[in-house]
Amino acid sequence: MLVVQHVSKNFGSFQALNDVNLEFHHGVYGLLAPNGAGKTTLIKMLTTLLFPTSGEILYEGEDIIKLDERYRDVLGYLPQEFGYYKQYTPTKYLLYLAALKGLDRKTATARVEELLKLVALDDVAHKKMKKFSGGMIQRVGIAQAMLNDPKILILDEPTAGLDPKERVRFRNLITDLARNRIVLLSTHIVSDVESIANEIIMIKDKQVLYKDTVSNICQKIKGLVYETEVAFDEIATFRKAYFSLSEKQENGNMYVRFLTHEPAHKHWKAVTPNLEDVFLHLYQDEAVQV
Ligand SMILES: Nc1ncnc2c1ncn2[C@@H]1O[C@H](COP(=O)(O)OP(=O)(O)OP(=O)(O)O)[C@@H](O)[C@H]1O
Repeated sequence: MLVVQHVSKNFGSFQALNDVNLEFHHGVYGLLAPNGAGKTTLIKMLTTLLFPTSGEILYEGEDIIKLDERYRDVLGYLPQEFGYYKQYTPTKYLLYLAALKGLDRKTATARVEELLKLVALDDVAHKKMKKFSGGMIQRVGIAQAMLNDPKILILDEPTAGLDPKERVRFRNLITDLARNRIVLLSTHIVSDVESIANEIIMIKDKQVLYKDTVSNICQKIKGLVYETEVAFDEIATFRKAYFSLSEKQENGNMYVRFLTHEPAHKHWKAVTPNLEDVFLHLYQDEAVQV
């Protein structure tokens, strides 16, 4: 079990995170917040690349900073941008990293072969990475993070730059990997984690606002989300009165999904809130990039 206890992080006089408390068991955790909310800062502390200004992070009851190498032995990490050599094949690259990690050649060769199969790159195992798509590179990134069969796998914005098909493949891979370990994946894209995360962690105002299942988080705005048809010339007024979540044009009219605390009007259709609704509502004052 990994526990974050009263962790705050300051950069000079700027506070990035304030009194963060979290517990991780097995499964997929989606760290979901807009850019700049502090996801990378939290991840860097969980990977010991940054130290908390106050508070501590414990793995199996021991401070991860004191565990040092013993903690890194159980940790796999894919940073937002990971360095690889375009001229290398994935096999050569992974064998090189395995050697750095101290794996003997025979074990490393077997492990690399196994991992390339797992991330479905076995057919290009001996092709140079310079021609790989973004999704293929990310899968190499996952394979490198999995070299030591980590108990904790941390992926920082792993789906950035992936096309929709690659995202689906990626989600399936993550679900496979999460069986016996903690997988923490940060993103600002709701659909990346909505279907695969056992729990979603949302950071707001430097603190953990929610850490719960998707359905429990969606309950928070139950009964507040509706859809209705609005005439074009009334849409500007409507937007001022209600918080518009999404809009689409059809047959010369606007269909609006929106959130309000007002009692329902008779031509409004109550709908089940989804995580995207919660996200938009929570971060409405912040620059949301989706
Ligand atoms: N080394 C640093 N010095 C000063 N401020 C920093 C430093 N690192 C991060 N910050 C600030 O801390 C806040 C959180 O940054 P962080 O990178 O953790 O956000 P994020 O949610 O991961 O966003 P992104 O996905 O864009 O990286 C931001 O306001 C950022 O400017």
